[in-house]
Amino acid sequence: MGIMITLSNIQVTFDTGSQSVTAVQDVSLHVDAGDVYGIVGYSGAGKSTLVRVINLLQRPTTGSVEVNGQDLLTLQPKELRSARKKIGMIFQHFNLMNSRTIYDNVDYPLKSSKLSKSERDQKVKQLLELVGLSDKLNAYPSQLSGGQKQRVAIARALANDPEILLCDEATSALDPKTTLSILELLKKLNQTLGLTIVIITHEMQVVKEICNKVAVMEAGRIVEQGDIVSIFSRPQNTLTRDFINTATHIEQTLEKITLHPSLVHLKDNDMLCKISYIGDSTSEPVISELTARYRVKTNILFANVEILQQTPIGNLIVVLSGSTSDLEEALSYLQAAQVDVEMIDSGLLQNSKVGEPV
Ligand SMILES: Nc1ncnc2c1ncn2[C@@H]1O[C@H](COP(=O)(O)OP(=O)(O)OP(=O)(O)O)[C@@H](O)[C@H]1O
Repeated sequence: MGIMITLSNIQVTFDTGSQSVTAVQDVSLHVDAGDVYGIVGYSGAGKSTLVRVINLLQRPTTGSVEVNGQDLLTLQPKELRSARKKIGMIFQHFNLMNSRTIYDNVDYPLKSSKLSKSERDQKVKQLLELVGLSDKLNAYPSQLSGGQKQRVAIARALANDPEILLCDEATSALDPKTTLSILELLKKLNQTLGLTIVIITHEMQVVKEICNKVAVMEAGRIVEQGDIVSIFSRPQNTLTRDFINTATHIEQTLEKITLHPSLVHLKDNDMLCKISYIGDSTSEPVISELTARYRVKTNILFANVEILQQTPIGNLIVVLSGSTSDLEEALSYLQAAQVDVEMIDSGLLQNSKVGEPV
């Protein structure tokens, strides 16, 4: 699989008369053919500006943009127009033409194609079938739901058989169930057409559902990027952790437990731990081994398993109880099994605080 998009040292500065705003700063990334690449960040992080650089809707102030082997910034207007046809785009508010039928909306980008009238007709019908809207040819956008409108926008974006689809907050205006159905459709297009997809979103849930790679943006810069399994299992940046937490709730649960110690009263030989594992080591055998082999009792307070790219990532919050030596042996067993254990609190620590002078 080759590289589809390479952005190198992109900077975008807007001059608004009195002051200038740098929306994107020194961003470099590459997207392989067939990737579903997520860019997450809060509002104002620079995501929209960055994604618009990929098809030069926004020209960068400095940096280079290479798409499918072509340096877009050096192309003549005509070459750029044809390069852009290979990059489809969809938006949060769909951007359909409201005075035209669904059929005409999808047909519109084909007007400049070399297809005959009947080939065009066939193409429009095929595209609407692909997105599941064959029965809406003659409807108008106002007669469709948000999810259906986004399907029309997807069909329109695919009219010129693009290699890349850019999605700018494409599901942000949709309810969770409709969001999932649009993500399913995008996943299908990625798998069946080999379409490379770049998705910008403020929702980690979206990234978790569909992306194989992710970049996290803050104040115009990419603060962390990588494959989804590594990012979810070992996030380095605090912002990345925040985003992941919105999708897994592990940190919130830990906070609740530590802020309200009465939820878990730890005895001297108890340890409150966060246990994380990736891939094959599943929680059940690990936990039962602790009891069977090491006489360590386990009380699971919280468990969450995510399946990302067919890889399970598990997080448990658990109280381990046993003698000091049994606990030590159990911990080295977990370490050997590639299971991460983070001690959050222990009975000894908690109880030694009781009676401390204030
Ligand atoms: N045309 C423009 N002129 C001046 N400033 C702009 C322009 N476009 C964007 N900006 C500024 O650049 C910064 C990044 O905006 P951008 O829309 O790329 O962020 P975002 O992460 O996509 O956020 P949102 O999801 O809210 O759109 C913001 O401070 C914004 O005000």
